[in-house]
Amino acid sequence: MRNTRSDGPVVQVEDVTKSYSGGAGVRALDRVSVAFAPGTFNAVMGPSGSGKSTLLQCAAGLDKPDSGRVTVAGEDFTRLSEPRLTRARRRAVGFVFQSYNLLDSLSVWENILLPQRLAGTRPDRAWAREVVGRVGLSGREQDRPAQLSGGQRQRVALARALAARPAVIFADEPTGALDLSTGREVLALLREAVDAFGATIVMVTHDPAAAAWADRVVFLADGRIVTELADPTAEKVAAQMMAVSVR
Ligand SMILES: Nc1ncnc2c1ncn2[C@@H]1O[C@H](COP(=O)(O)OP(=O)(O)OP(=O)(O)O)[C@@H](O)[C@H]1O
Repeated sequence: MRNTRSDGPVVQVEDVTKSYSGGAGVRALDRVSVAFAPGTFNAVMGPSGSGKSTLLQCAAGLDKPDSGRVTVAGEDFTRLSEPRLTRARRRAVGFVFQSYNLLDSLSVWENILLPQRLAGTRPDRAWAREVVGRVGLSGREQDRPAQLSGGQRQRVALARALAARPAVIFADEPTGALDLSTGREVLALLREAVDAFGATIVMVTHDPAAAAWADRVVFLADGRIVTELADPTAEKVAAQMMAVSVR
């Protein structure tokens, strides 16, 4: 995995505020600062509407904050024009979504190489093959996503993210559509990506058991980071969620 140029964080969110107009006007993020270090697995939790998705969108360069700064792999995403931001995001960021977001018209292998093609980089096929093996998809390369189970599709999405060697992978409820044991397999692969490949992962989840796979859990409430846990267990995360939810 590619890390940042220095030992500093891969992702730095500084004093980010984001509001949505309409209705009463919602402040989804209220002066949020958080950093994600290279080679770490981070979970973001919080009650519904606390700002988790907005934080992920802003940190990943999918949305622009109203104020504050987002730096990813040494690049200030908040100062880039839209086309440059798109290019920078394609170079530096990988995504895993709850709904897989695979293209059914492409094979598994083509899906996995697609982000590199879009980024205009020459796909590293040897690395992609290794990743495909690691996630247990060897032999399925020519299948279409529609021929695969949910768990297998999420493995494709993870392989797609890893194959491009992004500085950071953002995962939005990656196990949300999976049954318990399939979800655990995907979480184990995310964990392995960090431990074996040095990937940096930021995962939004509602599930304390999922968050317990992370090195660190950041808790949001009402658009603010209210606390965090290092070396979480499912019990500690659940207790903290209770405390955050009754605030
Ligand atoms: N596109 C939008 N337009 C208007 N309001 C929005 C929009 N997106 C989010 N919001 C509001 O911003 C706040 C934060 O939403 P966000 O989706 O970031 O929270 P969340 O913690 O991810 O919630 P959930 O767990 O339900 O997915 C909420 O009050 C939400 O209603």
